[in-house]
Amino acid sequence: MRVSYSELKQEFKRVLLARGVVEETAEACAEMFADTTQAGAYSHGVNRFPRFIQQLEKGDIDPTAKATKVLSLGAIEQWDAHQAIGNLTAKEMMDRAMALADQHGIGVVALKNANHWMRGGGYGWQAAEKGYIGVCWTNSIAVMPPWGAKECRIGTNPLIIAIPSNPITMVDMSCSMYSYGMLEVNRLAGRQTFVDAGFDDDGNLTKDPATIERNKRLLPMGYWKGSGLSIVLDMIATLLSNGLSVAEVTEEKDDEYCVSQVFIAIEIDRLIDGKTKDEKLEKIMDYVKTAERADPNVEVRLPGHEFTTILADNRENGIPVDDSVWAKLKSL
Ligand SMILES: NC(=O)C1=CN([C@@H]2O[C@H](COP(=O)(O)OP(=O)(O)OC[C@H]3O[C@@H](n4cnc5c(N)ncnc54)[C@H](OP(=O)(O)O)[C@@H]3O)[C@@H](O)[C@H]2O)C=CC1
Ligand SMILES: O=C(O)C(=O)C(=O)[C@H](O)[C@@H](O)CO
Repeated sequence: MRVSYSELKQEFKRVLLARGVVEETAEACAEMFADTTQAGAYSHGVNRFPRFIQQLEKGDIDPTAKATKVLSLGAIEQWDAHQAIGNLTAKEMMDRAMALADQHGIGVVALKNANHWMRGGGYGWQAAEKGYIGVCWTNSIAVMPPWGAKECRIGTNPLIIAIPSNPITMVDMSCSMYSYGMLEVNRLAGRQTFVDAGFDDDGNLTKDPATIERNKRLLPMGYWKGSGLSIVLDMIATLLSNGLSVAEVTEEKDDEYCVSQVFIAIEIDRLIDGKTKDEKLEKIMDYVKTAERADPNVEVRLPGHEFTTILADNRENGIPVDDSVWAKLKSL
């Protein structure tokens, strides 16, 4: 089914107000969830909202909390989220990173005691829309076996790198081949994944989303490479924020909260003039897109470039929402 932006946002806001979230916070949070969904990140927009509400009801998320600055070393700052709402706080932290970049050329904000930020790409996009390179990542609860193991000990720890090209080029990727959110999207659509996404109970690679959602034998992207990247991203976020690691979140908390996140904004305009920047970016994008196609009918696409089309379609025709997800939202 397809719903209008206003109808979707109103449902989000209804649920938040009914749980005692104050008007201003409910409005901003509902808007972020609606924007995320309208942008096409369904897995971490409407699909993820019920789990967000479950953590709000449990007290993992404090809707009255506000992030505070712990210390500043010029271009790098350490903040404490105090378990505030994840997406609202992440937006604020990327704004802070951009403000630091205006002063120092680069801004780094490390955040501890954070909550799940939903679509990580939203914060990279936020920076790129304003002309900065945006880089951010989060650790998580242990939801993926490290390469060579079958027990979850590392996080999906998504890494986002956004470039202010036209259109914006952005990699927004879990360290797993598929996020659990994208496994759910495939399962709801009755689809197997396009490539192997994990291991079945016998240790064989599988494309079946439900198997992996059940046994958590998620495949790291690039096998040992995604496993290694997840580990070092966890280490950096933990060290810079002086927050909890994947191991500590998993062993000390009863769910996924008090995670550690990093937000980086890099100012470009004083490093390269606008005309040269645009020409070089255009050259790179064109050089990639004109590569001889493996399948003549399938274009070579750059990450992030489809969002412009998706957003226009959703604004024009309404936002696609899985029937079961809509029913769940209406039941909250
Ligand atoms: N703890 C957390 O906060 C977590 C959050 N997430 C979020 O879940 C969302 C989904 O993550 P994930 O499952 O990795 O996303 P996907 O696997 O769908 O996409 C990952 C990246 O690969 C690109 N890509 C996918 N297919 C192609 C293609 N055919 N050609 C070129 N590029 C392609 C995507 O670009 P494009 O966007 O243009 O498709 C995107 O940049 C993200 O927003 C992520 O931040 C994931 C894990 C944990
Ligand atoms: O994979 C996802 O989707 C996702 O958001 C996570 O990995 C979370 O960190 C974890 O809560 C599993 O849903």
